[in-house]
Amino acid sequence: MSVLIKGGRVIDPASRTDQVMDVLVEGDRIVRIAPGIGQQANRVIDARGWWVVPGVIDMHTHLRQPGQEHKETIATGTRAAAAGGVTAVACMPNTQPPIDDASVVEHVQAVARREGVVGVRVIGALTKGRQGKELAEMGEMAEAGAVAFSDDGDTVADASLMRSALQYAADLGRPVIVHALDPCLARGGVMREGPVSLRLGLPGIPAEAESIVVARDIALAAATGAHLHVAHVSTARSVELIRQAKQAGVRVTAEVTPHHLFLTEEALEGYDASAKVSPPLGTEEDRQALRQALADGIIDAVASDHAPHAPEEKEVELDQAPFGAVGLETLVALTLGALTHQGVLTPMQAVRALSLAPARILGLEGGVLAEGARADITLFDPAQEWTVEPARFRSRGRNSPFAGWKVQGRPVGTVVGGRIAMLAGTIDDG
Ligand SMILES: NC(=O)N[C@@H](CC(=O)O)C(=O)O
Ligand SMILES: [Zn+2]
Ligand SMILES: [Zn+2]
Repeated sequence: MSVLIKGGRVIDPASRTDQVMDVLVEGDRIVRIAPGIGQQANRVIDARGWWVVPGVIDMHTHLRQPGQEHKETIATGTRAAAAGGVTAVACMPNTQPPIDDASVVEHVQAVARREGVVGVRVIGALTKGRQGKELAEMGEMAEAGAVAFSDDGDTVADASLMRSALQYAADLGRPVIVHALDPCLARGGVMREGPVSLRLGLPGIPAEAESIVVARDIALAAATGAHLHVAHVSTARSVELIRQAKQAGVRVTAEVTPHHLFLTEEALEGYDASAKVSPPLGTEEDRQALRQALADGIIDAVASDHAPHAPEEKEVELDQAPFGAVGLETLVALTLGALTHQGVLTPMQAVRALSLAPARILGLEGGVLAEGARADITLFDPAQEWTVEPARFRSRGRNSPFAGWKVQGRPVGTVVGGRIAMLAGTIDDG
């Protein structure tokens, strides 16, 4: 099987390429990148006007399998990824049971091979049962294929345990991904604490709930030499701490979600449960700091934190609703489209944040367009205008805070290991 992608704008941050060229794929590899390739191929894709970029890796996805298949499955979540221009996801371990030993890691990988349409890499839990009491079998999970460790959804409250986790992870050469939210400060909160939460009469979570954990874990990363990755950064203060840590040479990386880049606490005005996310949406000052940090490279990656919930779970009183928003089908459009159209990022920076940065952070093959590289490719039409309609999502989740948004720029092709998983919105289940 060969695929020739003709006449697209090839953007590859690793080689600093930004040029109209053809890309020839044979089997699961890119074999040639050059202008005007004359060769025949089984499939020819006319990519004129489109961007041809290294396959987008969503380093923070909740696939909900095993155990919460009414929210999402590996089959539906990976189809949502393909529809959204995402060629690989890293899935979080807060499933039921949690992904906290090698057998569950292997189970998820096996289901993904059988039922998935994009790549799936597994993040193992840091602690047994995600209980924050004792370390999970990190070594065995790493051997089984876990690419990183996280108790995402919860913060490890015990600093001593967190230090041990970082030490083990450093020995294994894997990052620890922290969901930074002090459990005591955050308890009972629904949204960011401040004038808006007061006005709406909703219990608040102070910004310090995040930044004190970020400060603690940076200190522990510095002491252990481990690689700390801060998930879904949401406050200006955390950004400052990460900036200082990077300047001091600490091994820290960070990601931000599109919802924290585009929305603020004001999104809760209408008591919309889709805007109830963890960590909560921040102030306009936070939002501007996050945008600036991404442009400066202080924040490395954009990730969806795709957190699907069943409609009936979200359609309750706001304080009863679970935290989380879906994001796989808006991640690429908002990052490659809206952020570049608004002048926040250059196309090169946006591509880096979605592909090269996550590949490097998680130590994955991918994130590059080069001869000999694996053919994971995202095709993006920067001009196409469309409206976000959750009812049309491939995901089982409908909980998007971007419902009704008009967006310019849309993923139009998802090539996974040389296989066309999505083209012009049509998913190939093959
Ligand atoms: N982000 C969320 O609001 N929710 C996530 C958990 C998490 O990422 O912390 C979920 O699993 O639903
Ligand atoms: Zn989280
Ligand atoms: Zn998450």
